[in-house]
Amino acid sequence: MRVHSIQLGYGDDESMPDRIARAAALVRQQAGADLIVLPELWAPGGFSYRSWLERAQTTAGEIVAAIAESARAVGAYVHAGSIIEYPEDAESPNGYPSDGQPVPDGERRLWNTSILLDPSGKVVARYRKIHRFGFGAGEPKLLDAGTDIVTVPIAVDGREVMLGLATCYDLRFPELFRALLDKGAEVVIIPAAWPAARVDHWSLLARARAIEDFVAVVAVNTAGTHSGVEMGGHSVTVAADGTILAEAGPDEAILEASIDIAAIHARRENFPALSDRRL
Ligand SMILES: NC(=O)CCC(=O)C(=O)O
Repeated sequence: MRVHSIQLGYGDDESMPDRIARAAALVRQQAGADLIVLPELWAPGGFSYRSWLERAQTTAGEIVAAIAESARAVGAYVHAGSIIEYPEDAESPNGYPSDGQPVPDGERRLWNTSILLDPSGKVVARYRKIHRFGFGAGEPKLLDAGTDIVTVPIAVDGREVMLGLATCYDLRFPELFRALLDKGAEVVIIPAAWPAARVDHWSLLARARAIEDFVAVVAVNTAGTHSGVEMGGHSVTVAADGTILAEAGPDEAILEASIDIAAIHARRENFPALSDRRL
């Protein structure tokens, strides 16, 4: 399976419409990929908390529509990264009350939601980030937590490949990855806005999750500096035996890697840790 990761770099000087147009053009340029992956919250800004409400959209909004058009043009599955999502049955996002009173956790109806599109541009999976990042502020104060563990099959070269979905801070919670494995995941996709300050954790944990869960990992981070936070880059694609297939530096980059799905199953058969589990 040929995977292209778009490690998008951006700063506060780029408007959201300009960034959407730029990302959509980059997706369209990825001919030959089976799957193209964008980072977490690349359009609203991963750490641009103050702009999230005005930049929130439904999964039918302009961010997803632009990337869906590019998916159709390039004829590939596209993981559109994530958006600040409000549900289609709401007239507008309600996460920030006009009276200044905080909306209780669980009633905000705003999520950090990642989206998978098929080559026709149809939304085939939606994952709402379960573990919210922010030291008690940021995501835990502004967003609701997702509750569903999401796997989704895609068709590649005449066979089905089961993707598992996770987002950024989720990488620190190994039980989620075990649950994805137990739901059949072969490849886990992790869009992120992970700061440079902790990028050594990012690289190590991406590789650890691949090795311990016998899954390939496609971890796609953000570059540049926005809202005063320098992003770490270093997106990485890891095989199920921990081999690094492709790795970016700190700046905007496109990574291309080929994941051998048969090798994932050979690894599971040849090294018995999964059958040695004691629950
Ligand atoms: N956007 C995030 O989830 C950031 C996670 C992070 O910085 C960390 O886990 O460290």
